[in-house]
Amino acid sequence: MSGLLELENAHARLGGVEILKGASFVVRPGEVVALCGPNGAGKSTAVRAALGLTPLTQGTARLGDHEARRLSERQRGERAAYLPQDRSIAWNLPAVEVAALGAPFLTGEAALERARAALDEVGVGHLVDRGVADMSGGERARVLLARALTVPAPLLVADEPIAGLDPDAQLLVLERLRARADAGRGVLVSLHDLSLAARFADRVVVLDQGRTTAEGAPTEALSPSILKTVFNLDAVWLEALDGPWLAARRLSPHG
Ligand SMILES: Nc1ncnc2c1ncn2[C@@H]1O[C@H](COP(=O)(O)OP(=O)(O)OP(=O)(O)O)[C@@H](O)[C@H]1O
Repeated sequence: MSGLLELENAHARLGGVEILKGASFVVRPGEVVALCGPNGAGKSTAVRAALGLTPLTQGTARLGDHEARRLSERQRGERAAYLPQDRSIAWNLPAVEVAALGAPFLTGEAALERARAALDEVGVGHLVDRGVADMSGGERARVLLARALTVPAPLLVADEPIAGLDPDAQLLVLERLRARADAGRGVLVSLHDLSLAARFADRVVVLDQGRTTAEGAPTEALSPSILKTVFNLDAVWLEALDGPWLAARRLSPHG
């Protein structure tokens, strides 16, 4: 099946430095793909490159049948919902109006109704009328996720969607993303929690120093040797009640 999003051998520079040096992944309908890697590995840059937001010096980024950079912003917005890592919102608008921004193709009450449902889905239905500047960080993060869930696109890309959320909310959010994939959408999600990545993703892509270094079923991609060389972990996978669980300790101090 062809990909909703495909990054192939991507190279990209930021501030004169080569940040991506061979990043590749594909997201197909019906699957959750987790992008994992240490801080600074290039996950956010790869996500932005895949969506056509960062230009490539080599390689290709495609959204469906089209090269991402050749699509207009609107066309990209129709193909992909995107939750960036940066959770700032400039205007102190009510949550329901912020979430409704994800439904620009709907108007008035229809957009607000979809926004209310999405806020409910991520557990902040009681905050619909609250200004987003008057919320905790985790509540605001959920509002932005609701906005992404409101977008009627076949692909959902979420950059660290569970950062700063409590354990219950982390599971709730990943369940919602999993449900989107089970309903036929493609989901790309960057995650630092490797156990949750293994539990919710169909495939894991490991990025290290701007390169894809492993890709496959979660516990295969996150093999003991990758956990050691990329993540600096001495780790084994245990079979827990709800799926694989990583028991890990640091291998050695960095630097
Ligand atoms: N504008 C910039 N100029 C130069 N280097 C940059 C710029 N933006 C990011 N970088 C560098 O690019 C590298 C990749 O950053 P990126 O945000 O893609 O990593 P990441 O894997 O998402 O990290 P994290 O897990 O910490 O969010 C980092 O080393 C970062 O310092």
